[in-house]
Amino acid sequence: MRPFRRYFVLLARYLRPQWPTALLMSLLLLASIALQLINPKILGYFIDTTVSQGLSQGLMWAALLFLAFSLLNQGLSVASSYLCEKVAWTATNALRGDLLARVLTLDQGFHKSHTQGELLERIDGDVNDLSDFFSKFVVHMLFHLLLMAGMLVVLTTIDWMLGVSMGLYCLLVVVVLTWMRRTTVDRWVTARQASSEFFGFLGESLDAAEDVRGNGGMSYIWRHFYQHFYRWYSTTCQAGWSGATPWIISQALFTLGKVIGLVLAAYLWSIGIASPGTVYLIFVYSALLMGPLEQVQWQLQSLYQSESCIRRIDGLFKTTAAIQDGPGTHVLAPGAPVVSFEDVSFGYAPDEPVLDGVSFRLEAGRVLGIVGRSGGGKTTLSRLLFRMYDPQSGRVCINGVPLPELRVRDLRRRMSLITQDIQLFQASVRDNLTFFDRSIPDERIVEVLADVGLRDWYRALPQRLNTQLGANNYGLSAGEAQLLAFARVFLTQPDLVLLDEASSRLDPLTEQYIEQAVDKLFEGRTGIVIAHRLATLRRADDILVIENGRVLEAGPRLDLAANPDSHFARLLQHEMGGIPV
Ligand SMILES: Nc1ncnc2c1ncn2[C@@H]1O[C@H](COP(=O)(O)OP(=O)(O)OP(=O)(O)O)[C@@H](O)[C@H]1O
Repeated sequence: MRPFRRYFVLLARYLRPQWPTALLMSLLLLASIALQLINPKILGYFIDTTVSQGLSQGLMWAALLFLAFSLLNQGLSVASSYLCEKVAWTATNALRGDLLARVLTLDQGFHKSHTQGELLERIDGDVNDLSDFFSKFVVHMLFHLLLMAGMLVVLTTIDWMLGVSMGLYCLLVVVVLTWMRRTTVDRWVTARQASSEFFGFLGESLDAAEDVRGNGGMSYIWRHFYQHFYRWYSTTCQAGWSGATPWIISQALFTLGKVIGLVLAAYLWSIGIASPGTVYLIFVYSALLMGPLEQVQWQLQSLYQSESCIRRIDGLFKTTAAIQDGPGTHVLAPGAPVVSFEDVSFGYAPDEPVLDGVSFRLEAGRVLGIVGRSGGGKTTLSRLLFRMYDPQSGRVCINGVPLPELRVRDLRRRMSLITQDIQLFQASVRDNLTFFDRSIPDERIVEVLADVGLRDWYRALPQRLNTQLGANNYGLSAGEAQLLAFARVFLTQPDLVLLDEASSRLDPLTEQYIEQAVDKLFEGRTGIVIAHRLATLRRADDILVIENGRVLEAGPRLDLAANPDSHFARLLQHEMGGIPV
């Protein structure tokens, strides 16, 4: 019963909003059942009348009625198919939307452990496989069960023995086939997992295409491509083969059904109960019974095959974010905040600490420069501040309030992060800068572009702010992309700005452009600059030297620079030859 329960939960949630369409679709299908039951009766009457009376006026009317009902049935099929598709698309799009929203709220830990391709497959591939269920499963299941019941009733009215034996036969077929198909589910789960891994690998390879080509890694890509593809292919074949035995048995059972119908019809005719028209009716209904039976068991098979999709969709909905929203009882006062780390320890894996007892306090409106060896934990520190992860011990506070007590959205709205990886969307320059916020006037955007030194770049755009940025980025260099990221921050006006190696991609000339802009950005705000190159720390008030996850040194920049025994002074000596920053 497991797939049914999960399935009905999904169905109830996504079909409820469109119940009028679903109801109309059901009525059309019911009308179609009635027509399918009536038509053989008309033919039975046609045969009996021909045998007993020869050609007559009644036969003409029977033929015309048969024709009219057949045409009407076709019309009903077209209309119900259209409604089925409409219901399916509306429901699956809503489900895709909810899955996407769910994935976007999950924390970085989840995203690091699932490739983009795998998530795409889970948001779109799994849902695609379910589309039939949203439109057809319940209605078709009901339709075919009712059709089957209708035929059994008609057969019982001819002779109770006929109805009972065919009824028992139907029960036997459904039970046997349902039981047999259960064994194939696990194989389909494995096959679907292999397909997501294949798409995950594909997405990753396409993302890294430039690096891979540049570094001669194509043979690695091809080898893994074939490995993933082979696994997907072989698991799908195995799942398909495991479904073949039930299919063979179902064909044998259907033939048995036809034989039972024929034998019973011949018997009833031989004892004089059935007329030739009735014998025809028994034969047609026995043969027609196979249709709904086949459909019912096919729907069940598809449900079992799709159980893997339903299970994975369910799993995604049940995945809880490690970062839970705070109660929001504290509201951050407007203006530059105070940031404090209190004895914070953290590791991506619990037994591999990356930060160990880190404590510091950054006063409102000051700029902190964080320096240290590569891998020391600087970026990790910024992730904790943005609450992408929670520390295993200790507290990260803003204005003295521990981050878990704040709403994540409220927190992130007050901060901006500029990293080395700038993500641009396949959208207009305007939307890329405002994150689709239409309330920001164009004049403000143009002003900001000029502030960050992109005036000439903007003027050269063919459609100005409407120019689409996409795969080719209109020749956007890495430095220009980073300047666009700066422009984004200027537009959002945060109270706390964190630059993670933000100027590492800028050439000296471009960097000059941005120097003044960044000074302006830090005005009246709290700022953190994570930098390898000490020259970029010119604007820092305080310095934090991090090594192996520990605070090695902290203090005002000028004091540390002036103290020849400080680590910072030694770093300056080493990198800048003693030139003050
Ligand atoms: N998402 C992650 N999952 C697991 N380990 C990670 C993750 N990100 C970073 N690490 C590890 O945590 C340690 C600290 O990394 P972090 O990026 O914070 O250092 P960093 O000082 O910013 O380095 P860099 O200056 O090179 O950017 C490193 O050993 C790194 O391998």
